[in-house]
Amino acid sequence: MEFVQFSQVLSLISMAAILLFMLGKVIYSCWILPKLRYRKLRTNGFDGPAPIFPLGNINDMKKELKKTVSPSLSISNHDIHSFAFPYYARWQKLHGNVFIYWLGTEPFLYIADPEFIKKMSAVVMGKSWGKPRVFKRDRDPLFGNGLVMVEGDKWVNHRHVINPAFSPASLKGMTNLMAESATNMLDRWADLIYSGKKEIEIEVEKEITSTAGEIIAKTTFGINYENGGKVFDKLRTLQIALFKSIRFVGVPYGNLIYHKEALKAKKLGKEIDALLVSIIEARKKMDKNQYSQHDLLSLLMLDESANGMDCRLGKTLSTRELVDECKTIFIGGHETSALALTWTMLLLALHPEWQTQLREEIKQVFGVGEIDVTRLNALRKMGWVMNEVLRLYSPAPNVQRQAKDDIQVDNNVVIPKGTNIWIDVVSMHHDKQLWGEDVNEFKPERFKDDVYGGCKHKMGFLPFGFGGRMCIGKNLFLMEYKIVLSLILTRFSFSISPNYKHCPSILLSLRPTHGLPLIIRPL
Ligand code: HEM
Repeated sequence: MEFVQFSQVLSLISMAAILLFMLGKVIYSCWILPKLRYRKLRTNGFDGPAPIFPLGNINDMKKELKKTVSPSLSISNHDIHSFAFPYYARWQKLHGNVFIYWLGTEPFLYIADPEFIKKMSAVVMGKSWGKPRVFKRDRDPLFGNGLVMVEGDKWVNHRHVINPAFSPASLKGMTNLMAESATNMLDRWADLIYSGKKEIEIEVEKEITSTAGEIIAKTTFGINYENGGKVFDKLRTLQIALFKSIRFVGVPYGNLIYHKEALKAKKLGKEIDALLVSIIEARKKMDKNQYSQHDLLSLLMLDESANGMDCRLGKTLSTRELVDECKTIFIGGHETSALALTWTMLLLALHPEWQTQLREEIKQVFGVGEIDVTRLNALRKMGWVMNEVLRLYSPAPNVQRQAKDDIQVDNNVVIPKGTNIWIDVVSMHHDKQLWGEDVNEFKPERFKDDVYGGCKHKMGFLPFGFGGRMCIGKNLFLMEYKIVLSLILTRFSFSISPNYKHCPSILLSLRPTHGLPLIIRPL
């Protein structure tokens, strides 16, 4: 009897010890560690809005959003920073272009200063950048350990294996797939305008997003849209569930608030992984001649000798790594490209004179025949339009990094190891000091003689990020953009629908909240 009581007391004591240990751990990581970091950041000269435990500045952000959420902007107002990111705009006024704010118990160094970015990137190489731990955890079902999130030597290795798949020679083989998908979309539009009707309203964002999804499904997995559609639909649902569940990013146990969405995201992530594994395994069993050599997956699965790659660093990717890279390329490649094309359609609808100019250029470059992909570079004006759209409505509105070691920026400024970094690209792209008084006007000609669009600082225009971690898919996007836009412009003209509400907002990327209805007319 006595022995039973003694063992019960012992187990109670050990349970209490475990609970105390866990509590201590929570207090250390959620309270003491952030306090220490805060002090360190302040002693390094960084200021910012005072955080309140455990939400940091999340409530301030919500309040600021509520204040400014008028239903929409005037249609020709491209001054979107204070509309989509009112909290940053307010803090900038109070604390300048570099300050600290807090998502939960995680400090973020906010930067909208190109000179500061230049100094930082001069001392940190691609491989030495980290990615914010909170995002790695929360966005795991979406990206896993794919290129966007992977760090250090592993990042070098993955980038090394993936780079050749994005070379001009590899991309050239994908152009027919792009033209085919875009033509399917335009045939659908033509069918909708049945005889007698001169014009029709089309929800262009939806159309372009699904076409970009089809293009990336074909170029990534080499599969038709019906099969790729399963992965695509699940990834999209996953993205929405994830966005809800990460509203309390950085707040200790914040995902419990939206636990249903977090669980749903996890489940979807697993289903997508299983689908991709089956696609990869089926591909492995195929005779190499059976499948197209032109999709990214086949290029990533080639062994290194066949790929003509330098083997010093690397190895081929495992199935797990291939799954994560497929998801990463799919998400990174489809959404941003679709949004860039969508915002382009909006701006061209507002500026029919640019539709005319681009149509003339397309005719000059290709004549009346088919698009010659070797001549895409000759579409110079289209390139200016593209840059101007990426400047005004950057689909990737921010770049996120983490300091893996102390970063000495100036003699007396150090970014302490572990600090998350949030670069506000939209703010820099809309900064009068960098671009001049006409910063919020659509003026593609500013890129006529200058790839930086006349920006006073070369790091002030960063639609694809910077340094070694710059977007790997830039060339694929340039090709897709010019092919799809040329095909649209040669068949249709378009103007704004009275049903359009101008309300750019953020759901991981910068998107038109209520879609983009346009009035489409055949030429
Ligand atoms: C309008 C089109 C696009 C925009 C605006 C865009 C923007 C960006 C940005 C800002 C980054 C972060 C760079 C940094 O940290 O400095 C990035 C990285 C990346 N993007 Fe894109 N992107 C676009 C298209 C694409 C496409 C078409 C693909 C793939 C098919 C792609 C795949 C990736 C990947 C894998 C990374 C991670 C690179 C690394 O960390 O090494 N992106 N992109």
